[in-house]
Amino acid sequence: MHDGSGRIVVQNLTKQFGPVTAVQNLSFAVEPGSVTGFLGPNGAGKTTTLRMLLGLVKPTAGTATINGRPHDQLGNPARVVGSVLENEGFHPKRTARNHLLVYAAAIGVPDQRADEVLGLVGLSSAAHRKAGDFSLGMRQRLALATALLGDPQVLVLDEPANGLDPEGIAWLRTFLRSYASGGRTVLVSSHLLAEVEQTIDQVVIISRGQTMYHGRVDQLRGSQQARVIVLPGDGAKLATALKEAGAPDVQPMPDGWLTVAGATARQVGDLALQQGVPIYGLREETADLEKLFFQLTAGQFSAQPPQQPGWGPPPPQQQQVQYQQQQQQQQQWGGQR
Ligand SMILES: Nc1ncnc2c1ncn2[C@@H]1O[C@H](COP(=O)(O)OP(=O)(O)OP(=O)(O)O)[C@@H](O)[C@H]1O
Repeated sequence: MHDGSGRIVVQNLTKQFGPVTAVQNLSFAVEPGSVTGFLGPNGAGKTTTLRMLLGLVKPTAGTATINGRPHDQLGNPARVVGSVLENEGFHPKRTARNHLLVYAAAIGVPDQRADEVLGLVGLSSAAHRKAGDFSLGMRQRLALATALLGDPQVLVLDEPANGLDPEGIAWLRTFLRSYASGGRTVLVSSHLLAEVEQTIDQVVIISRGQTMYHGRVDQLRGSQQARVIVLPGDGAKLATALKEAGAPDVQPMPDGWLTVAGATARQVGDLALQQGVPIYGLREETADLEKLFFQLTAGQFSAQPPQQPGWGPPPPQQQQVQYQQQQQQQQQWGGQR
């Protein structure tokens, strides 16, 4: 039987569809108690990976396990893992409740559980309406209710925000966070980082079937150094003063602006005042996670040969080191934000 840990472990997973390599030597682990985003552009291999994890596609090589076991060795899998994959169909003439009753019987849970999950996803008032009349958002909720029937320890959702309006996305965020905070495991795929950024703690970013980043979202944000953009009266004087004060990277831009990495607007402003350099413009640019996501996954559809050694961002450990170095640089200034 499985180990009950709630861990998802993907190790050296590869899937070849004829000449197409959908997933290539992918490895990552998802821990319980967190919501992990599984991010990548369209065609990156997310659905194929999730389908291998759920035992719907056979890997060409490698393993994907939940609780230390492949899906077909989980015993009663619906009790361990609930999933929502794209394009799941419902019988259009069947009511939401009847749909759930059919599934409840199939996995051996009492009928009462159908009413409970309808309540959990906010569909109680639509329990007796036909699924064929549901909006896309309601169908997403019904699919989630189906996944929850077995009260699973692990939830795997493929693009769950598709079709949800902003209110639905906010509801889903709260639901998934509270589900994970109870010690369960949640893995959510998306091709839009912005859509899930507020929901997830951890992120696995893939491109062309390979892992580009695996780690905490706040660390990813930290790896993007904040910059200050300043328009000084005397660029050369301020640049020299900034470098002497320990700013790691000061770059002139056209029209007399300077970009200053690793410093706050307050630090730059104070230094300019000390030096008697007038300032005509000053702003801080915060980390743009979406931009970083595009950088990490850039070129997926270009004609470049895939995956030269060393291509892509440094591994997470190295990113952690870079992050710490940036923090130290900022501390050298001794200023406050
Ligand atoms: N059954 C299949 N036969 C052949 N090629 C496939 C099959 N399933 C997926 N692929 C190919 O594998 C690659 C990865 O597809 P996959 O659907 O896993 O990506 P994805 O990241 O989920 O994309 P999306 O966000 O568009 O769903 C694509 O090039 C796709 O065309």
